[in-house]
Amino acid sequence: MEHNREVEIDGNSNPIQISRLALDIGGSLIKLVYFSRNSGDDEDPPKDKVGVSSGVNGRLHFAMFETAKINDCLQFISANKLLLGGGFQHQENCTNGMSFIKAVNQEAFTYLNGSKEFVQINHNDLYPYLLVNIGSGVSMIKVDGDGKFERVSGTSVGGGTFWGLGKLLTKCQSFDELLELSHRGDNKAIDTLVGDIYGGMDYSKIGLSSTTIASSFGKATSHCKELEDYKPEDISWSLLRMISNNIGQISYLNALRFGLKRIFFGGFFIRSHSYTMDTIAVAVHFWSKGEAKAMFLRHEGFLGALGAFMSYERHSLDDLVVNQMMPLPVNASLGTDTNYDPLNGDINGTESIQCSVYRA
Ligand SMILES: Nc1ncnc2c1ncn2[C@@H]1O[C@H](COP(=O)(O)OP(=O)(O)OP(=O)(O)O)[C@@H](O)[C@H]1O
Ligand SMILES: CC(C)(CO)[C@@H](O)C(=O)NCCC(=O)O
Repeated sequence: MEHNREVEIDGNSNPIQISRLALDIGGSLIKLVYFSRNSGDDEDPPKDKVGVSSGVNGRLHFAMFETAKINDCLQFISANKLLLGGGFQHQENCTNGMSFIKAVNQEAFTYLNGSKEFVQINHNDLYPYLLVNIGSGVSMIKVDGDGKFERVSGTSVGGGTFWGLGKLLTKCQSFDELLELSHRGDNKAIDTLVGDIYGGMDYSKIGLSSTTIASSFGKATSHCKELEDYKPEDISWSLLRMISNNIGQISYLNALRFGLKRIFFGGFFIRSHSYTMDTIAVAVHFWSKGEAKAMFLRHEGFLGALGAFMSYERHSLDDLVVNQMMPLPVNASLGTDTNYDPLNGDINGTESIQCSVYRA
C-alpha cells in the first residue's frame, strides 16, 4: 500500500509530497525514514525506450523519538501528514538497511586516533562481514550476501545498560547529558589500572601497559568511598569504556570465529560519539592485533528503518540512488540549521539528504 500526501511544510510553503514512510520501533527509540518528492516531480516518471525510469527526485528524511514518548512520534506523523505505509522492523531489515552503504558515498568510515576516514565500499568486496547492532541490547549478525545472513551472537550488555546504569549512578536526565559528561571524565578515579596493581609499571611480560584497565569499576570497591564521592563525569566515562570495550571484544571474538575481517557497527548507542567509536575501534584493533577493522556508519541508528524503507514492495534494494550527499538537519517543522557540518556532525535523529528513487 502506498500513501502520498500533499503537505505544506517546507520553508516557503511549497507543497512537499510525502511518500513512503518506514518505522522501526525499538526497545529504546523509534526511528522514522521517509521520502519527500520534490514539488513538481512526477510520482510516475517517464520511461525511456527500453523502459528505464528517469527516477523521482526528492529528499530522504530521518527522525528519531524515544519509544516511551510514542505519542510525540504519532503527533509528528499526524502533524506532517505522513501516513504509515508498511515496513516493519525485524532482523532482516537491519541487514537490508546495510544496502544503504552501497547507495551513498561517504557512509562507512573507520575511526582511529580521533579521525574519521571514509571508505568507499567496493560492492564486489563487501561480503562476508559481521554487523554488530548496538541498540538497547546487542545483536551480532554474519552477513554473507544480499539477504544472506545469520544472527550468530548477542549480548544484553548494550546501549540500554549504559543509559540505564548511567542514569541511576549519575542522576542524568538524558542520554545526551550522560554522553556529554563522559567528555570531562577520567576513568582512573574508578577503574583499577594495571599500574595500580603493579606499582605503576607496565606488565610487559604479558603485554599489558600500566594504563590498561585491569578491572572496570575496580576502585569503587573501596570501603571509604560512597557513590557521592565519585564524580558523575568519571562514572560516565568508566561506564562508556566498560561497555564499548566489552562489545568490541565480543565482536572481535565472533569475527575470529567465522574468519571475518570487517566489522560494521550500527545502532543508536554509537551516535558518532568519538570516545565510543575510539574505544570500540581500539578494542577491535588490540584484540585482533590489527587483523580486523571496525567500520562505522553515518546513519548507524537507522539501519532497521532504512531496511524497512528499502523493502517496499515496489522498490528493489538497488533503486535508491543518493545522488548528492547534502545532509540538512531538520527539526519537527523541517527547518534547516546552517551551522551543521554534514560529515562530522552527529545525526541526532533529524536529517535529510537529497536522493532519487528509481522504479525497478
Ligand atoms: N536520545 C536518546 N535517548 C535514549 N537513548 C539513546 C538516545 N540516543 C542514543 N541512545 C542510545 O541508543 C540506544 C538505542 O539504540 P537503537 O535505537 O539502535 O536500539 P533499539 O532499536 O531501541 O533497541 P533494540 O533493537 O535492542 O530494541 C539506547 O539504549 C541508548 O544507549
Ligand atoms: C532482543 C533484541 C534482538 C531486540 O532488538 C536486542 O535487544 C538484542 O539482541 N539483545 C541481546 C539478546 C542476547 O543475545 O543476549
